[in-house]
Amino acid sequence: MTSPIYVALDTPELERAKAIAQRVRNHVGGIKLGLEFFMANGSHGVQEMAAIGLPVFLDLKLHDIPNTVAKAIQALRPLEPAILTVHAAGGRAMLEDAKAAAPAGTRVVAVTMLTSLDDRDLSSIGVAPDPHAQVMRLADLARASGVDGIVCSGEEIAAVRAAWPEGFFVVPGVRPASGPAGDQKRVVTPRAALDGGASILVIGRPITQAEDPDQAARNIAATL
Ligand SMILES: O=c1ccn([C@@H]2O[C@H](COP(=O)(O)O)[C@@H](O)[C@H]2O)c(=O)[nH]1
Repeated sequence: MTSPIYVALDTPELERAKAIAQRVRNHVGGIKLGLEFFMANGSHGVQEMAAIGLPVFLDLKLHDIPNTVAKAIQALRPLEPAILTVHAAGGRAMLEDAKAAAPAGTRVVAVTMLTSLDDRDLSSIGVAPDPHAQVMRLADLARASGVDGIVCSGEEIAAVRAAWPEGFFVVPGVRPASGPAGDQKRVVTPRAALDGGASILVIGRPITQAEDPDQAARNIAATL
């Protein structure tokens, strides 16, 4: 069975990203490249990583007016990522245009509420301090807009899965029991996220910052 783990290679260094991907490749189902990597290495770097042979999740969290997001995604089309992120808060027209602009084989998923935020952060930006309600609202919007799924935390995944059974759900903010949360605020274990209905798990530092990334990925995989 293919592993649900996508390892987040959050580094600007192409060679380091390649080295970690090669070390963990037998224990993960794909690699996630985000802003840090893309800013430093661009499309060329993504192509080099794709040559390793694992599915590529391009986590650029696009959020702009519909025309700008659609044009950005058109520019990314040659990369044919397996998964691409946009922000659900960009609104319905942006989500619809993002999906229309993406290659047929790319899953477009909408970030609902970042896992680094909690109820107090919602208050501070003028949103009702209820992460569950906020995620459900944006999940409804994402579904109605025709994208493939959402990004949410493991705290919401079971409710989201129940409301959208065929959706594709990405869960970051995943930590092995007793691991440091770092800047993540809505955190669950890999097992709990999967039991709740996650389609894939995004795991970065617990693997990439480990003394032995291969063993760390193996240990996490063993809990699933
Ligand atoms: O809500 C979100 C959306 C995306 N991310 C990304 O996932 C990884 C998590 O890395 P860790 O080191 O396991 O914390 C990172 O690339 C984020 O950009 C997220 O954490 N939360």
